[in-house]
Amino acid sequence: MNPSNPSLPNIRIGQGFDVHAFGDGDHLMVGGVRVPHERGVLAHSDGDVALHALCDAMLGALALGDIGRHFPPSDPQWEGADSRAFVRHCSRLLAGQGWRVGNADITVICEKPKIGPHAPAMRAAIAEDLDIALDAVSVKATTTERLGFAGRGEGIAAQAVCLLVRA
Ligand SMILES: Nc1ccn([C@@H]2O[C@H](COP(=O)(O)O)[C@@H](O)[C@H]2O)c(=O)n1
Ligand SMILES: C[C@@]1(CO)OP(=O)(O)OP(=O)(O)OC[C@H]1O
Repeated sequence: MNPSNPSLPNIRIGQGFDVHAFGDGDHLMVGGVRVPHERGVLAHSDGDVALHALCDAMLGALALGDIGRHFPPSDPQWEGADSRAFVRHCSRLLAGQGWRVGNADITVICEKPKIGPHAPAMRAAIAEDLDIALDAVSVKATTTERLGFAGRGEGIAAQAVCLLVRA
């Protein structure tokens, strides 16, 4: 039973999804890790799709809106921002309401670059920012078999799901 609202359970679930188009550049930020690539992304912040999807999952679990509400693209303070700061901010928001992330699972969707070799570092960064165990954070990747915008190499996407438990 949820003490603040008996009609709600003591666990919550959230999901998030984000896309960024590729642009000029020589690296991507994904899961808080710098990944060398022949393209960059077009974004207001550092354009980290994995962390943006995770933030939306965390916010969604408590019906707190979305990343654009908390970090408006019109606000110059977020220009070039490190998306790890967004994750830490969302984590503090949850903690303020008595919740923490129980586990999170992220899927990065792109034809290139290969995400697998960087996944351990991404998991470590996310676990550190959420202050949870490494085995509570999963980062996976898939291509779209050359179909659609990701398959044509036009951009990168990520989806995330997270479970919240009482802190
Ligand atoms: N950007 C990516 C895409 C895929 N992987 C890894 O390759 C495996 C096979 O991908 P398919 O899309 O052909 O199923 C996938 O399971 C990942 O392990 C990757 O590292 N980076
Ligand atoms: C992260 C923010 C920050 O201004 O901008 P972008 O980096 O463009 O990323 P997006 O996924 O479009 O989310 C909106 C904004 O909150």
